[in-house]
Amino acid sequence: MTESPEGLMFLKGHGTLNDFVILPDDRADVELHDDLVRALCDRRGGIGADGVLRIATAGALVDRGVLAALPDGVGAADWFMDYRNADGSIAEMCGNGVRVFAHALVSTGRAGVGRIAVGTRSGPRPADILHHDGTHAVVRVDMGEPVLLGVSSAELSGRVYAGLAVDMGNPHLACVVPGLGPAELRDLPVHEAPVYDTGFFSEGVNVEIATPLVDGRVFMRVHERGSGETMSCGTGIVATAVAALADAGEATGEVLVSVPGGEVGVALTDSGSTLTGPSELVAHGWYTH
Ligand SMILES: N[C@@H](CCC[C@H](N)C(=O)O)C(=O)O
Repeated sequence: MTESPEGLMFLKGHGTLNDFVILPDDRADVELHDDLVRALCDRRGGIGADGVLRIATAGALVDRGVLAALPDGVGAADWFMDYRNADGSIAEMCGNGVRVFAHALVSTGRAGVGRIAVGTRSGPRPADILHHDGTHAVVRVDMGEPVLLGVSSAELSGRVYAGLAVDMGNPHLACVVPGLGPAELRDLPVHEAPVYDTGFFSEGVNVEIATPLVDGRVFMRVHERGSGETMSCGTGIVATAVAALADAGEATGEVLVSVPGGEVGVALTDSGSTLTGPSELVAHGWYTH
């Protein structure tokens, strides 16, 4: 049951400190309007999170009019990650979210360990639970093929960065800064909303700032569309791996990406990409609204 006299049932989880309120709502009964999302994500008056992951079947979301149609490759009975940013806006994809979502499906008995078909607005993102002990999991997500859109630039907190525009289902500008080291990256201000080319990124953009690839590793920070600076961003991590490899003259390979919230592994092949990292479920309860 989703709603009861006690309120709205929720779980709280994160993937490398990119945190989410998870709403199990199989039949999409809850009217997930912007104000409710903002209230849930409010770090003082609400539960606090970078975004909301509603668990529902794809078919139920179509029946309720939340989705206009089933995305290609997503079946009506598939679990669908209905993702919202903290400001209430809808995003097509969330890489850390898929890991936490798949973990929550297993932990609530909605799926068994193994490969789980997760539907998103960008299409299917199959997730493999590699390890699971209730509150902790390690999950690998098939993130699909990154699409390179060209180069662009953005101003972030007073500095201008050039980067590679990468479509991961959602839009990214991944900026690998020559000569930037991890300590300087840590001190950079990235909290202000970016100023970007709205002709190029008509739907807004997530901006990543990263160090060049050294020994298979990069360090990254991110300013997310709709959520501000976050401690990690899975789609941004893959976009950054693509940009860092391109900067090193490569198109495929394995990259370990360090973000303020931890470490996540990316593998890029000729035909696609995977993201492997942790998920942690930290709380559950009732949201009284
Ligand atoms: N944190 C996410 C991305 C969430 C959506 C993003 N803010 C957008 O609006 O595109 C991730 O882990 O990928």
